[in-house]
Amino acid sequence: MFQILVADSISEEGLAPLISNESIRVIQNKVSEVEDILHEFDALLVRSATIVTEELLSKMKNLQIIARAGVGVDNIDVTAATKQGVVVINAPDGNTLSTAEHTFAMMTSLVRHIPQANISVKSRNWNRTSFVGTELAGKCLGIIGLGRIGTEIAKRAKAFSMTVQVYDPFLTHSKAEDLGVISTSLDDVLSLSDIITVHTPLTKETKDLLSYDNLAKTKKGVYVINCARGGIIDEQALVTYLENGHVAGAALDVFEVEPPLDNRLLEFEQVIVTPHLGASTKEAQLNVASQVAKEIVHFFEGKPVTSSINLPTLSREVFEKIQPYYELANKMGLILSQCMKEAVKEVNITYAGLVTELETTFISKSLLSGFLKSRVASTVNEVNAALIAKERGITFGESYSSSTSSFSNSITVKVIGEKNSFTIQGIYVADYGTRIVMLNGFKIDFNPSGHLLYIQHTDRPGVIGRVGKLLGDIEVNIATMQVGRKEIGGEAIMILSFDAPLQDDTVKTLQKSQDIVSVRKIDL
Ligand SMILES: NC(=O)c1ccc[n+]([C@@H]2O[C@H](COP(=O)([O-])OP(=O)(O)OC[C@H]3O[C@@H](n4cnc5c(N)ncnc54)[C@H](O)[C@@H]3O)[C@@H](O)[C@H]2O)c1
Ligand SMILES: O=C(O)CC[C@@H](O)C(=O)O
Repeated sequence: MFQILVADSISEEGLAPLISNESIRVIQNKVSEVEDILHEFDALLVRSATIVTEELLSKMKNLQIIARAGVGVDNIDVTAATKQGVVVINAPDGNTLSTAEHTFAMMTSLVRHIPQANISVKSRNWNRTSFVGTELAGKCLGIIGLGRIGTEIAKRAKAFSMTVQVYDPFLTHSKAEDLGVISTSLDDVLSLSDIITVHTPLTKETKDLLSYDNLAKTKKGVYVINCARGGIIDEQALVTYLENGHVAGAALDVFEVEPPLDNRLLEFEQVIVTPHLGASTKEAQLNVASQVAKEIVHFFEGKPVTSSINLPTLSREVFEKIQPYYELANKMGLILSQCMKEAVKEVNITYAGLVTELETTFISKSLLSGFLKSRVASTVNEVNAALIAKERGITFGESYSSSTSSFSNSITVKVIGEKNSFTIQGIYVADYGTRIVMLNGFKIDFNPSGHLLYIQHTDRPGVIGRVGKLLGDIEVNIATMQVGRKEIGGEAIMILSFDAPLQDDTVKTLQKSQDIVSVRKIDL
C-alpha cells in the first residue's frame, strides 16, 4: 500500500484517481500535523503553501515522488530532492488559461481603475472624474517571457487590438510570426511599451529583471503587471518609481514575501493587488489536481511520468520502446558493479544499431543507477544517478557506433577502474528477450536474471566437472550453465544460474578449487 500525504488544500474531485485506487492511501494533513509519521509516506502532494526543504526531505525517508499541483516548483528544494532520488513532477499547463485570464483582468482593472472606483461607489461617492482610464486598443503591450501563459496573454492582447512586443531569449521567430507579435530586445520592450507584464519563472537571471536601471528605461506613465512570481520586479525599485510618478500604476498578484504584510507597495492607491489568485479557479484547480493525481498513479504502476522536473520526460509510446533496453541496461549496471570490485574512474557506454534511434540518455541513467546501487549508501535511481556519479569522481560517456557485431542492436559498456577494466555487451531481440553476449572479452550468451555465478578459469579438462561435483556435494542445484573461452587451453569463463542465492562460503570454496582464477556472485 502506497501512502500519500496531501499537505495543501487540493481539489477533492481532482484527487479521485488516488482516492479510488485500492493500492493507495491518501492522508490529507499539514506536514506539522503528521511530524511523527513523515518517514512512512511514499508521495507528497503540495500546492505553494508547503515549503519542501532539505530538512523536511531528510525526515521523509520513504519518499519517492513529490507532486506540485501547479507550475512553479520554487517552494520545493529540487536539488535536495534529486540528491535523495525523489522524482519531482508538476502540472505545467492545467492553470495556464486561468492565470492568463487573471492577468488580463488585472490589466483592464488597472487601466480603468476598477478596484478604486468600486471602493469609491460603495463608500457612497459618485465621482466620475477621478477614474478616467486609458483604452487598451492601439497601445503597446510588452510581454517578458512568452511561454504558456505569455502566449495566451498575447492572443488576448491581439483580440483587444494591441501591438505586442515580446522579449524571450528562447523564442523562435516562427512562433512570434504565427502569433503576430514582435520579438525584440529587452531594451526595446522596456522603452516602447505602455504596459509591461512579466511571465518568466523566477530564476537567477529573472530575479529583479525590472530593476532600478531597467525601470528607468521604461516610458513615463508605464503600467507594470506581475502575475508570475514575486521578485521578478524589484519591489524597492517599483516603490521609488511609483513615488516619483514615472510608473503610473501596478497590478500585482505575487510578492517577494507572501503574504505581503509589511509591504510599502500596498500603500499606493495606484497599485492593485490580489492574493496569488492566478490559478484560483475551479477549472484550474481541478485540472492541476487531476493531472498530478494521474501521474502519481502511473508512477506507482511503474509507468513513465510525463511532467517530471528532474527526469527526462517520455511519452508512454516512447517508454514502451525503450523499456527492454532500460531494463537490460540496469541489469548490465548491476553485473558490472558485482564483477568490478574496485574504485572506478570511467563508465563508457556505446550504443549500436536500432537502439541508437531511441532516447538513450534515459537508458544510460538506468545503467548508471544499477551500477551505483550497491556502491552508495543513499537511494540511487535514474533521478540522481548522474549527480552521484559526478560526486564520486566517475566520468560517464555515451557514444554511438555503426558496428553492431552482427546483432541488430547492442549496448556495450566499458568500466575503467584504477587497476583493471571490464567490458560487457548486451542485446535485445524482440520475442526472445535480453541477453548478455560478451563478458570481460569472452563471447557468451545468457539471460541476465536471477542468481548467477561468474567463474573465470583455465580451459582444462575436468574443471567443469569439479565445479558441478562441488556444488552437488552441498546440495546446490545448477539451473543453467553457459561457457565461453578465447582459445583452446587458455582463459575461459562459466556463467551458472541457480534457483536461490548462493552462500558466501560456497563462493569461497569454489575460489580455492584447482584451475579457478576468480569467482563472482551476481544477484539480479
Ligand atoms: N499567479 C499564479 O497563480 C501563477 C499561476 C501559474 C503560473 N504562474 C507563474 O507564471 C510564470 C510563467 O508560467 P508559464 O507556465 O507560462 O511558464 P513557461 O515555462 O511556459 O514560460 C516561461 C517563459 O519564460 C521564458 N524565459 C525564461 N527566462 C527568461 C528570461 N531571462 N527572460 C525572458 N524570458 C525568459 C521562457 O523561455 C519561457 O518561454 C511562472 O513564474 C509560473 O510560476 C503563476
Ligand atoms: O497553487 C496555487 O494556487 C499557485 C499556483 C501558481 O503559482 C503556479 O505556479 O502554478
